[in-house]
Amino acid sequence: MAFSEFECWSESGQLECVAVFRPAALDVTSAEEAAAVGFMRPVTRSEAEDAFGRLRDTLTRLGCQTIDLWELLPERERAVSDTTVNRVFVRDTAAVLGRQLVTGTAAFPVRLAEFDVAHRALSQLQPELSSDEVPTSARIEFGDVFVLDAERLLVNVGLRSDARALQPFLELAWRSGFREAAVVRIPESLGIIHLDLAFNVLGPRAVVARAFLRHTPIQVFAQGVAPHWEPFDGYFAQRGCRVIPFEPKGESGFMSNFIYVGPNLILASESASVGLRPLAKEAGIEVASVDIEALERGNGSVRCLTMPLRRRAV
Ligand SMILES: NC(=[NH2+])NCCC[C@H](N)C(=O)O
Repeated sequence: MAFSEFECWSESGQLECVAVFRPAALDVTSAEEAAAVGFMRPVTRSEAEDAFGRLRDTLTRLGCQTIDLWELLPERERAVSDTTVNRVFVRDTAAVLGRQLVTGTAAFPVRLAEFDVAHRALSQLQPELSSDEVPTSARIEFGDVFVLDAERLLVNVGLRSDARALQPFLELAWRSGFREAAVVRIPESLGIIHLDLAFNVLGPRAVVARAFLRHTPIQVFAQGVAPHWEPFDGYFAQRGCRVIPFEPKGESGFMSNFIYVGPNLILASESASVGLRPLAKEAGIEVASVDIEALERGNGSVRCLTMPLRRRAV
């Protein structure tokens, strides 16, 4: 996949190509190590690798090409990269917004090296930036960003994406061809690190959102006009999209952390799929599932583990 083919104008176009990053070479062996890297529980390298293999195979079977960024890494970067267990959560490091690859900035210091390395791998797919081109990086972790459609982005500012990063990010959004940015603020007291752990796009006509989000009005920005506020559900209703609320149930904290692969199909983890299926059904969407419990111990699931590089508009 060449950079010229990068293109994502929604979360619900047919998924054609994603970047992934194979698990690092280290086990996470104790509760202390897990806490140091933002994991929920220990996990061995081999458990993580098995789960990663299943994820990749499933994506391939569903017709989506996967590019393992590890393959693009210059030899000298591999040693450090192999010690960064969060590198599997490649979603956070960058995103294709329209036709623009935008790189992010880690707010969690243990991920700083890994973000740099992922950017270097991605740059192998991109032509050299000429010196007069403006850099396209933001102080955002992309688990907080959704491409709602060809005109709109949704972004959360909170634990990982700083409110002070918003203005430069908006400018980047306008340059990339978007006309509106909806900003949500997940209360930091909930400890939810990224928006995709509380929200996702189920398809062109529906989104799922943790029930508390209805208490968090959306601030709507557009170029050259003063921002205004809209109710959370009302924002989506106004734009032809229904909000399906949910509360996390039992085992699965990752109900919203799936990826739309299309047509009318999403891919979720096995544990998330149980609660998700009835909700998706309401919107006419099927749920394919894959056992990635070992990777979920790192506090992320299918969405965090995939970075769409190309979606075909439908
Ligand atoms: N988009 C996401 N929800 N990513 C999850 C990342 C989890 C990772 N352990 C971290 O703390 O950063």
